[in-house]
This record gives sequence, structure tokens and C-alpha cells, in this order.
Amino acid sequence: MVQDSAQGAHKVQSEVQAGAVRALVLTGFGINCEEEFAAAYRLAGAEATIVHFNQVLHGQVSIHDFDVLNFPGGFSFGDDLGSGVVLANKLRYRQTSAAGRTLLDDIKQFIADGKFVLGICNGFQVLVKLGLLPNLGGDVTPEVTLTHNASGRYEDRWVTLRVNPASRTPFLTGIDKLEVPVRHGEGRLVVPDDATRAAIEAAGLNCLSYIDANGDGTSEYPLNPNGADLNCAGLTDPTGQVFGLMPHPEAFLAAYNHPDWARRRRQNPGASEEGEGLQIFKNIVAHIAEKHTTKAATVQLANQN
Ligand SMILES: NC(=O)CC[C@H](N)C(=O)O
Repeated sequence: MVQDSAQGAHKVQSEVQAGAVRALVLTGFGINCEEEFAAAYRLAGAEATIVHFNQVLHGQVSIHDFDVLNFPGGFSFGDDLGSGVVLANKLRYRQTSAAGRTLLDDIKQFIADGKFVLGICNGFQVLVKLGLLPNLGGDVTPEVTLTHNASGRYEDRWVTLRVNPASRTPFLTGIDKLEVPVRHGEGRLVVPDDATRAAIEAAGLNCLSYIDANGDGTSEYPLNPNGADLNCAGLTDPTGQVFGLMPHPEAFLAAYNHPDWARRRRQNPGASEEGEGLQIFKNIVAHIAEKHTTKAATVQLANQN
């Protein structure tokens, strides 16, 4: 195990090149969507590195060598104590190799540095249980929760989402609607009180809603597959740098992933072969690449003067 981790760390070093957009995709403990997550970033033009959570915890890999930190879906710790709870507690309380520090300390620094965090499904659950989403108060304390679907069952189906035009997160730039699959048992967002609900709405943090055929947010099952408050499928923090959602955009990278792809192609043979989910990854990769370019130009200018 130790040897594997050391080799992994070496690989991380060799894969990291200056200038490229670097995505770190965490895995381990029952996470199972890391390969699709990495594929999404690679298709979007970024470098994606999958590492076991322990490699980060034990200091073999630093999140600070990356631009975007990713928490994939899956069943971390078998969903014991509630999906995402154990991993969230590990992030908050487990000390890393740097004395007195936790991974949450590192993540706070990472965000303060202007970098990005994305959680999908189980990853979203981790970010919510940790309090990084919605983080209205800015002190990373849980303010909402995700719990068992109103249907009482695991839901595995396609849903349609609308992007909140008030959301300013770069992950969703230019996207209006999106079809994506959900597969979860605990995707129902519960907001504990009206004040929190109002604050989330006022800040535009409810960035993705389940919608009906008219494009309106809906609480109707199965269009809203879990009974989420605010018909919410995804949240950002007030900076827009942290984004999480229950559906799986990384599972719709090619048009052929859609259950109705054959009819769609017949109707529109010239349509793009890209899946709608890919745009989220292209957005964030383009945003980070632009930031890199601006930074490089500023450094060059400073050197000339
Ligand atoms: N696909 C997933 O990430 C599932 C998340 C979680 N295990 C749930 O069932 O709610």
C-alpha cells in the first residue's frame, strides 16, 4: 500500500505540466465515479489525475498543485451514518501529515486562492455535510442537508434541469437547460427554515432546478426525483467557486449516452455528438485556462518593466 502510494505520488509529479489546467479527482473508500469524472476533464482539454484520498491525507499529493478539486459520486463508507457524512468528518477532523492541519484547512486555503471545487452526487453530499455548500455564513458549518428521497427508494432516471440565471458560477456559464441522469438514494435537499431558504434564493445559490415540460421548477415526482426543497438539484457557495449537484453530468459526455439518442440522431443527423454534461467541464477548464493566461501575461509585463 505504502509503495503503491509512493508510485502514485511520482506519477502525479510527472503528469503535472506548467500551464495546463490540472484537475485532481479523489477516489477511495467506495467512491466509484472517478474514471468518468477524469474522462470528462480530459475531453474538456484538462489534465486529470485520480488519487486515493489517503495520498492527499498523508501528504504524498498536495491539492495546491491543482486548479480544481473534485469529489466524485459513489458510496463512500457504504453510506453509513448518511451519505457523505463519514468522508466529510474525515475532511474536517482527520489531521494530515502537516502538524495540526486538516484537509478542510487546506481546502479553505485552496478556495481563498481563487481555485475551484466540484462535487457530484456523493461528492455533493460530502460538500453539503461538511458545510462547504451553501456556506452562507462563510464558516463552513452545515446549513442544509441531503437525505432519503421522498419516494423512499433509490432513483435511477433522467431529469431535466434549468440553470438559475442569477447564478454566477463559471461552471454553468452559457447553459440554460440540461438533461442528465440521477442515481441516488439520498438526494433530497432539506432546508431547515425560511430564513435559510430566502438567503439561498437571494444569493442565487440554488443554481440548478428540476423542471417540468414547461420549463418551470417542479416538486412533482418523478420530474423532481427526490422531493428536494426549492426543487434544487445543485448549489454553489456565494463565491461560485464551489459547486455541487446530485445529477451526473459526467455520465452524459457523448450524445450516445442519452436513452433517446437513436431517435434524436434520426431527427437531426448533423447534431453534435457531444453530451450535454460535457459543457460544465469545458466551462470550468476554459475559465481556469483564461485565468492562467491573464496571470502569465501579468507576470510577463512585470518582468518587462
Ligand atoms: N451515485 C451516487 O453518488 C450515489 C450517492 C449515494 N450513495 C446515494 O445513494 O445517495
